[in-house]
Amino acid sequence: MPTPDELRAQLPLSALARKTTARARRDIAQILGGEDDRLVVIAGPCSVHDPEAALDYAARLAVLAEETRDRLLMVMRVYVEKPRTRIGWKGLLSDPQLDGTHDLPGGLRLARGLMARIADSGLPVACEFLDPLVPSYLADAVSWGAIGARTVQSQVHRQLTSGLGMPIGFKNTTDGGVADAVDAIVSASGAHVFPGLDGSGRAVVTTTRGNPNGHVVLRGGGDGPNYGREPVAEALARLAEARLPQQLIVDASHGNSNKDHERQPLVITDLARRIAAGERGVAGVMIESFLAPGRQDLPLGRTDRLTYGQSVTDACVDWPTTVDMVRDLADAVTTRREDVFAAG
Ligand SMILES: O=C[C@H](O)[C@H](O)COP(=O)(O)O
Ligand SMILES: C=C(OP(=O)(O)O)C(=O)O
Repeated sequence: MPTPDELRAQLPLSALARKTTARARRDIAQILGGEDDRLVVIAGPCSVHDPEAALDYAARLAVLAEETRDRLLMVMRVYVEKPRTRIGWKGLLSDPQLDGTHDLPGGLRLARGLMARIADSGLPVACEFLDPLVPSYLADAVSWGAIGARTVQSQVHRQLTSGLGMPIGFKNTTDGGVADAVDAIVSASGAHVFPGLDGSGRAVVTTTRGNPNGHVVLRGGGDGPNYGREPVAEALARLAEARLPQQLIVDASHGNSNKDHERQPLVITDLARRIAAGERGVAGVMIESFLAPGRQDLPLGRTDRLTYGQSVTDACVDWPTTVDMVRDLADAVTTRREDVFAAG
């Protein structure tokens, strides 16, 4: 493995990529704090398996981000690590050649290079942090991070995020429980001391000061969706009880769509209607979206059989549907602003 310093020297972030990342981290924190009335929209494929298709998607998303930037802050999902329920392909970082050879150094280089290019195009990057060593290599390119439904209870991940510089969304657990995500926010907001890696690859004692921008991501679960008015109000009440800011993000995919990509637009339509009517607790949404609709199985070692721009993990909405969903959200923010203005 290269050391974090070596990888960063080989693939440095451009001045524009650094600026994009710093600005998006600040803007997301302000949206979550209620000082900016835009919505955060985190959109992109469930996983990146083909860097060319990811860059093709990023180029389109950058245009949509520019069109809606006065109402939305668009961030691209560049998910290179995948947590699996049992077994399966664990993402570009783990197996970049999609053939079971697990070229980890190559995967790290590909992942960092891709994130650096996307941030350099002015589009902020989002990812899930899974392996605790990986942020040393990638975190400077990331504007928003997730701790997933399968790791939100893990102390290792809570400690890790206590030292990261970007806002972190903690998903509710796969069974739908929100309490663990609230606990994770509190844990990650505190100072921790734990084993880590320095830039030269040495094991060191890591001391963190706490992450002030943790928040809940409602992704639905075993007991059904939780994007509706009532579950959102319940989650906000839990945050209030824990004396945390009452803002959260709703994931339109996963348990909120029962992994059926055709249900994601229904979730967004409902949220957009509520936001237009004045809803303030929902600070952002997540959409699993790619170029082609649905998903395909990944035949290891047979990339020639893959459909271009289609997910190899969870099903995604296609590009035209994404555009409609994003414009609906932007219109909802416009309506909410007009109503605030009319109310004086
Ligand atoms: O978001 C992606 C998946 O839902 C998650 O990685 C679990 O995938 P699996 O249940 O197909 O393993
Ligand atoms: C794995 C993901 O989500 P969750 O942790 O909610 O299953 C994801 O967003 O890719």
